[in-house]
Parts: sequence; structure tokens; C-alpha cells
Amino acid sequence: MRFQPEPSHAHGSIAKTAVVLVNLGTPDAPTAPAVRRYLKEFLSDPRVVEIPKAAWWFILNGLILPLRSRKSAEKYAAIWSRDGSPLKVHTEKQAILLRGYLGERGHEVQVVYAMRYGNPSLPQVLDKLKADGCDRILILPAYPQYSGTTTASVYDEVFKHYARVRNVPELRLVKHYHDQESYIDALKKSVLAYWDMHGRPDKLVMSFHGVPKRTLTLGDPYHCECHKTARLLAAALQLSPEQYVVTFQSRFGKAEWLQPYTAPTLVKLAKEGVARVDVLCPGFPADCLETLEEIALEAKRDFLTAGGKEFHYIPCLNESPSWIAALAEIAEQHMIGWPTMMTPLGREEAKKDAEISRAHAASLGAAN
Ligand SMILES: C=CC1=C(C)c2cc3[nH]c(cc4nc(cc5[nH]c(cc1n2)c(C)c5CCC(=O)O)C(CCC(=O)O)=C4C)c(C)c3C=C
Ligand SMILES: [Fe+2]
Ligand SMILES: [Fe+2]
Repeated sequence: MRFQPEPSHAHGSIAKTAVVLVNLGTPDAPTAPAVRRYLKEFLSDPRVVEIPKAAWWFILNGLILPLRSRKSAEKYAAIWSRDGSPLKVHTEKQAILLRGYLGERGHEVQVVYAMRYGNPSLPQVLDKLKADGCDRILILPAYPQYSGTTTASVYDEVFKHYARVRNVPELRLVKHYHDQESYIDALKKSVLAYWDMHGRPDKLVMSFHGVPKRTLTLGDPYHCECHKTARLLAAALQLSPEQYVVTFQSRFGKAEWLQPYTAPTLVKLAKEGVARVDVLCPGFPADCLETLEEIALEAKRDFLTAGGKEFHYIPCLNESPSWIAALAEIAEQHMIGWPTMMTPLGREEAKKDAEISRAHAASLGAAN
């Protein structure tokens, strides 16, 4: 059958609204087979690797997966928490807290999370929302800066899913929020709170995930959006251009990616006599392999080995209250016109729910 079977239409049923927080995804376990499954799905996405399909199939299956899965699994093992992958733990907590926060503001909405690769998958989550009677869906990618490699890939998966559905819900998609005041403010608060506790660095390094340089030449706005986030944050922190630098991390393969690269920049700073650097990753709303391993462990080692004296990693926004408030603001702006407001009685219940949400998020334990 071309289209999935529909539940029989219930006359007079009230349509529900859902917000789906979508993050990249992560392996189910820090083992070579689980990492291989995850990498295969991730790196087979033509949005992520733009190499002709047949040639890439041989490189991926013959070289990358056999070589990278075990190495990557070791890295995941170094950052894995009692409750699982940090990326998943933080994303789940963010969704729980966002639901409580929106409820306190009077919105009757479901908030769930999904992963673009791995579990819980977008198709699974969208099917469940349909079964629950959600007929208005807001897709909120956990990528503040738009990139064809990430945000557009989430859109692809959503469209692919609904291409098999007869009764498609009303759909809205968030594109980006790299310059949203509340997001910049959440970053600013997290940096200032860190500096209040640990003092200030000689240089603040703002490290974003890299993408191939070619995507910039071909019109992807990602590079410009990262620089805009950095410029707005620097202004909010009253930093002069000499006090911070924007870098790009996680280069993959041999082609040129966006420059300057994070690790070589840190080595250069150490050699120039910069004693203390603080590294912040503003493009990652949740701590993950790329921040906890690549930056907080590997980049730290590189900086100290090159003669640097003090390296500080400033954690991602994770569950910080101002970040949850920013997410709620972004969701509210995109739900305008949808009838989500509760009755006064519903509001009282929502306040109790928000308390339960906070207790639930706390009970999920430390992410790392
Ligand atoms: C191969 C090309 C890749 C592109 C392009 C890319 C873009 C990109 N990625 C993120 C966010 C994350 N990436 C993460 C891990 C990760 N990324 C790549 C490759 C590309 N990313 C790989 C192969 C991996 C897996 C780890 C490894 O083997 O090195 C993660 C962390 C996931 C986790 O489980 O913790 C995030 C988050 C962005 C934002 C982005 C483009 C803007
Ligand atoms: Fe990545
Ligand atoms: Fe640019």
C-alpha cells in the first residue's frame, strides 16, 4: 500500500499540538557494532556527505566503517554516562523541562524529542504523535545555526515520512535561531556564571562544528550564522575582537573545511604565549561527543602540550533555565495562531505538572 493505514476518523475530536525537539542522534551503546550502525545511517545521508553514491558506498563500507567504528566507540566509552549517551540524556531532559515550562505558560502541548539518526527515530515519534491525535506539529531542530547538512536533513526526513501518510498534520518547521536574543542571553549567562566561579581567560575560543568549505561557496548560510552568533555573544559579553576567536572543529576527511580549525588554533595560541583559554561551543545546545571528548579532553591535551597553562571548557547550555526559557520562546513564536491556551483549571494542573517535570528531569541523573 502506498499510504499507511489511518485510524478511523473520530468526529468532533479535538486536535492536539506537539513540539518535536530534534537532535542529531547518537549510538545506542558505546560499542563498535552500535557505533557502526549509527555511523552507517548518518554517513549514508547525502546531505552529510556529497560524494557520488556508488563511489561513497565503497569508501564508507570498505574503509570508514571498519576503521572508524572501533576508534569512535572508544571515544564514546570515555564520555558515556550512567544514563547513556550525554547527547540523548540532555535532549530528553530538555524536552521534559520544555513541556513543563510551556505548560506553566498556559500552553497545552505535548513536547517530545526525536533523533535524526538512531533512536528514538523521527518516523517512530511522528507515528506515535499521530496515534495520540496530534494534528499540529512543530519541528524544532536543536541546531541554532541552519546548515543543509543538519537542519535540512531533518526536514528531508519529516517530508519523507509524511509522503507515506494520507491524513497529514498541520506542520511548521523552525529554521534557525542563531541571532535570537534569548539564545544569546542564555549563552551570555552561562559564560558569566562560569567566569564568576573560575575567573576570566586571556582568550575565549568559540568553537563551532565544521562543515566542508565547499558548502559555503555553494550558498549554505551556516558559516555566516556562526559568525553572527559569535559577534552577538561577544557584544553581550563586552569583549573586544582581541579577546575572542571563532574556530571550527570536527573536520572529517581530506577536503578543506571551514577555517580556522579549532585544535591547530589552540596550539598556535599556546605557542604565542596565551596562558589561559576558555572554550565554548555555542552551536551545540547539548554536551556530546564533540564537546566532551574532542574539546574537553583532546583539545585540552593539545593546548597544554603546546605550552598553554590553563584550559577551561565551558559546558553547553544543556538544562540551564535560561536556555529552556529560550526554547519556549522559540516554540511560542512558531505556534502563533494555534489554539494551545488552556482553561484556568488546566493552568493549575500545568503548574503541578511542571514541578513533576523538574523532578523527573532531575531523577534522570547526571549526564556525565
Ligand atoms: C561527515 C561529515 C559531517 C558533517 C558535515 C557534520 C556536520 C555537523 N554535525 C553536527 C553535530 C554533531 N556531529 C556529531 C558527531 C559526528 N559528526 C560527524 C560528521 C559530520 N558532521 C561524525 C562522523 C560524527 C560521529 C562521531 C565520530 O565518529 O567522530 C555530534 C555528536 C553526536 C554524539 O553522539 O554525541 C553532533 C552533535 C553539526 C551541528 C553539523 C553541521 C553544522
Ligand atoms: Fe557532526
Ligand atoms: Fe560567512
